[in-house]
Amino acid sequence: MASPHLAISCRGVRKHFVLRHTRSLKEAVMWLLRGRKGDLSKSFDALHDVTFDVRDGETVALLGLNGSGKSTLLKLLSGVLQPDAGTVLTRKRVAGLIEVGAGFHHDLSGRDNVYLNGAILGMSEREIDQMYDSIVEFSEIGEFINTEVKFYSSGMYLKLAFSIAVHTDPEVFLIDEILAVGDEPFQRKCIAKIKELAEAGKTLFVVSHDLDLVSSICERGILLERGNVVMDGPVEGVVAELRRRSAAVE
Ligand SMILES: Nc1ncnc2c1ncn2[C@@H]1O[C@H](COP(=O)(O)OP(=O)(O)OP(=O)(O)O)[C@@H](O)[C@H]1O
Repeated sequence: MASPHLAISCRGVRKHFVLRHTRSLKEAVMWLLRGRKGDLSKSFDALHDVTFDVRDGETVALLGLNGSGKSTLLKLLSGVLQPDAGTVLTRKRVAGLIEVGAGFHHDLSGRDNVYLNGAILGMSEREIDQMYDSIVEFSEIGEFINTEVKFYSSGMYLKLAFSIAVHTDPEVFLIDEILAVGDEPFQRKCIAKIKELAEAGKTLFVVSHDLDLVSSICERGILLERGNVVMDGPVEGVVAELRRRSAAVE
């Protein structure tokens, strides 16, 4: 990292996607007959030129309407995607709860996945041994821990994934709408845990459409609109601006 106090640094980040449209056979033949003029695919920038820094210990809500680029940005921060231009730097220990169960191997039991995911998130086998009971207890998975995870419900995936991630003691915690699939008691428990992490000085970067929730967890908001940062400041102001823009869309 360029600065010792930065948890995340995004500079001029651009992410480009190609959308391949399904065309009829007739359209494809016409395209060939015309000498392949024009394009059967359409490309667009999900993120244009995104620049921001997050200092150690900051709690940031990434806000925006559907399709504004939030999940794409989180995937760049977690390293799942690479930017087409610009640079993304983060602290070493980043735990991302981005796609529920994304790091899970479906044919393995919950127990094996604890070891697999713990290792992916940088824990040694001994560390996982020490944490194992606590991970299982927090996850509320109970005896299903020895069942293959392909038989888990989406809520069970979330519970185990969340529990593993918080036990890895990450420096930066990325959270994408994860609470949506958990039941209410577990949501309350997760929120309490997230607040505990924030108070312990961890850096949080949270995507959620639950504006009251993010206002209660985060101090700063970054508003994305069509792949651009349009506002960055105290969360209350950014939430108010998003509400204003949402009302204008209706
Ligand atoms: N792998 C991909 N291939 C093509 N387009 C993609 C891909 N991933 C995302 N996109 C597009 O990029 C844009 C931004 O998507 P993204 O999921 O980042 O938005 P979002 O702000 O997280 O939306 P939501 O609030 O609905 O979750 C959308 O138009 C989406 O269709």
